[in-house]
Amino acid sequence: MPDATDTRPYDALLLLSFGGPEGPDDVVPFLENVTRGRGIPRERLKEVGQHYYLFGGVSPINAQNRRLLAALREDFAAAGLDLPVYWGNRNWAPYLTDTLREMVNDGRRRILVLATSAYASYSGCRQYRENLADALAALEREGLPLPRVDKLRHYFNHPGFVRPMADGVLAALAELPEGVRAGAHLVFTTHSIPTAQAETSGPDGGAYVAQHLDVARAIADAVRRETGVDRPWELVYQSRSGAPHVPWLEPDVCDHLEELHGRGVPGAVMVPIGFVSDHMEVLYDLDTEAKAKAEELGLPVVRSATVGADPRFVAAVRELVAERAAAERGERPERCALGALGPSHDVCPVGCCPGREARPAAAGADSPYA
Ligand SMILES: CC1=C(CCC(=O)O)c2cc3nc(cc4[nH]c(cc5[nH]c(cc1n2)c(C)c5CCC(=O)O)c(CCC(=O)O)c4C)C(CCC(=O)O)=C3C
Ligand SMILES: [Fe+2]
Repeated sequence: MPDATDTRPYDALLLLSFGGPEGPDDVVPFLENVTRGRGIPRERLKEVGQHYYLFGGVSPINAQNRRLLAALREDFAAAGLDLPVYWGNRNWAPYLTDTLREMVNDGRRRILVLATSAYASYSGCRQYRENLADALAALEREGLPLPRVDKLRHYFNHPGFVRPMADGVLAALAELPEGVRAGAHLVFTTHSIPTAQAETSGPDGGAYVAQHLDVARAIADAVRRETGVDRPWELVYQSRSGAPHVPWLEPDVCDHLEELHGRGVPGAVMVPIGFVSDHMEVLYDLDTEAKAKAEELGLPVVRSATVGADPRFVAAVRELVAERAAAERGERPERCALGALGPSHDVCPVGCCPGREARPAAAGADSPYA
């Protein structure tokens, strides 16, 4: 029986996230950070800025990450894991490079990374690995010793991610009017990405959609077992960005609600499986925009919960850390996974989830760093 508190060779965990503005003056600089060199039309940026101003210029994502950070520290301490947890972001303070510098100055040399994205894709995986490479390059220029950085496997199908969402769907169904509940569809939703990015995601391509379908099916199965009702479900997309002539994954969640209504479906639960916490994509694109659409249609729709800092998710992170640490020590740990795809790879292979241009990416087989 492997020791579930042994985190050797790692000496720290880094929570790596997107970052978000914390007041109205932060919104424009934040959006500039996000979109630098990405060819997002000005009109789209103005519109997205409005989403943030509607909430006082504050994205909920930083508060969500502070909660997760505190929950991880508490859980690790209670379970007897002696592993400090740090937090850094791609697009807002605390910036990744500053956090990594602090970690190195604290003497951390073997760092394991938890990204707040559960699935394979350029935006959700390789881009974070590129951010890590950029941060390591900055430390190298400063003459600091470079830590070795590894990234946890994709956790989309870990029971600690799937089960809280399945329970969330049951709670959401209970909120629907009784006459609607049995006929309600489950509308699984995630971030749209360019179809070209979807096609090349993961080691063999197509991973982004395949992983979401696997999670959706696992949740739909759990809900059917629990309720005895076999509800139809679909995977749809939200938060499309980019230039209009570039194809992104469809259908859009709002168009889909309209279609369901047109077909006489009595109601729906929107299940935001693509997101780890209630950040702006959830609060604006679903709770504001899609809910307004549903109201306009007169279609009863409830949005189910993201995992956030659910204790089962927090425990899953601890298990994933212990699992990876054991694997690094040459042991053969048990790897929990629901669905049909099985546990994801520990180390992204060469060329996994390519971007539009080849840039150095750390924490993978093609990392220029150790
Ligand atoms: C797959 C995916 C996830 C899920 C996985 C993950 O979580 O990583 C995600 C999460 C997030 N996306 C976020 C915010 C934004 N994403 C944008 C733009 C884009 N997202 C993309 C993809 C994804 N994005 C893509 C392909 C673009 C086009 C430009 C580019 O190729 O980069 C833009 C620019 C404006 C616009 O929307 O056009 C913003 C402001 C926030 C923060 C929310 C908050 O503040 O609470 C979060 C968590
Ligand atoms: Fe995004």
